[in-house]
Amino acid sequence: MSRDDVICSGPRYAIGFWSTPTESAPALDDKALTLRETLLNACRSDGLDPDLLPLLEDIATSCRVVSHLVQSGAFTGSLGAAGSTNVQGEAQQQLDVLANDVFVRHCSSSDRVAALVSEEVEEVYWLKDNPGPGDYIVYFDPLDGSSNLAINMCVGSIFSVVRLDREIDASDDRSVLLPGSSQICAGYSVYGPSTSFVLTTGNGVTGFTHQPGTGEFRVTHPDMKIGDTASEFAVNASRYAMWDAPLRRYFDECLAGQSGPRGQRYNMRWVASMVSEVHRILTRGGVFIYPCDEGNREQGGKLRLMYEANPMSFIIEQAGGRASTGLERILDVVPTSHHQRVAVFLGSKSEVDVLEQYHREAQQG
Ligand SMILES: O=P(O)(O)OC[C@H]1O[C@](O)(COP(=O)(O)O)[C@@H](O)[C@@H]1O
Ligand SMILES: [Mg+2]
Ligand SMILES: [Mg+2]
Repeated sequence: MSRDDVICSGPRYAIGFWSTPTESAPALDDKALTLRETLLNACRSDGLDPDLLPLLEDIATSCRVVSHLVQSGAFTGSLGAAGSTNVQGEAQQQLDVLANDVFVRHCSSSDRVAALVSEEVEEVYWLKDNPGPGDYIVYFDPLDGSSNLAINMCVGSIFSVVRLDREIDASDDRSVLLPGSSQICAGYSVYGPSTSFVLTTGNGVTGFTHQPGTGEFRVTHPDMKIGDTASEFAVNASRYAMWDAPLRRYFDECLAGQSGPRGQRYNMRWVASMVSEVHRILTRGGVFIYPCDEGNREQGGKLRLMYEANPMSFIIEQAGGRASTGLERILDVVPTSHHQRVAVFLGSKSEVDVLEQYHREAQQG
């Protein structure tokens, strides 16, 4: 088989090695709705605010550009540390900084955006002097799972949008401290074998996949739903010794399997990128856990409320799951700082219910 045979064997196998197609999902064609067509339908049928469309398209463009930057990182010399630290005290990757710049550039082009809040920048980016009703605030994690870059594992981006219903003070960063329940849309992208774009505007969750060639995001996962029950958990078990008793109880019972109190075997996954864990849970159920433990209690946990926990909780709830701190619904947490961290237990309802029950019982002593 010569290179030319491979190259010239019709469009489906233009590049790469020859393989016999096995039973798989039917190939999508250009009839699959694009992001824009889906949003226009949502304006007509779900009353989606049409003014949100340009901003959502700017966010989708940011994800396309970041996906390209990640994939071409080795050739543009943008893999590796940036030599700077962010407000969290974490060493920034060059791609953390580049991805942040991409989101800032694209999301500040809409004149309805009053402010941007990024994981990578301490202060709030104020884009309007007198933000008021109808203006948007965009919270984002430009690159999630950055520790995976060096090992070519999945990373992603996370975003959340709130629409203001009153004037706020652009000279005070505390003005952006709005609870997760005030989000009007949220989503994430996974830069993996393919590039996914998953979105909720408050009427369920839709999954799109980037179509090489056209650059379109097309619907591949309509109406994503999480089953109530699950048999897979994701937690960084290397922190076991630092966990509180309720989580240790939950974990031990899962590991006890069929003959244990939960009466079933559990599988475990840990990809070290929240976007990948949440995408797996939206695809096949499960629970994702990042607790507040001895090692991060001082900071209040690991994951950030405004641009990681809130958007992912909105998506999970819209897909029929639950998202809790262990003691309260994450979307009800009243924020005190725009970089605050929070304990995260999210996914299939039955597992989050049990985790909450164990935390409540421990609290009642
Ligand atoms: O290093 P650990 O304990 O595995 O933590 C992994 C977690 O940290 C994160 O990478 C934090 O996100 P960032 O990469 O955006 O800082 C999550 O995506 C992931 O779930
Ligand atoms: Mg992150
Ligand atoms: Mg990040």
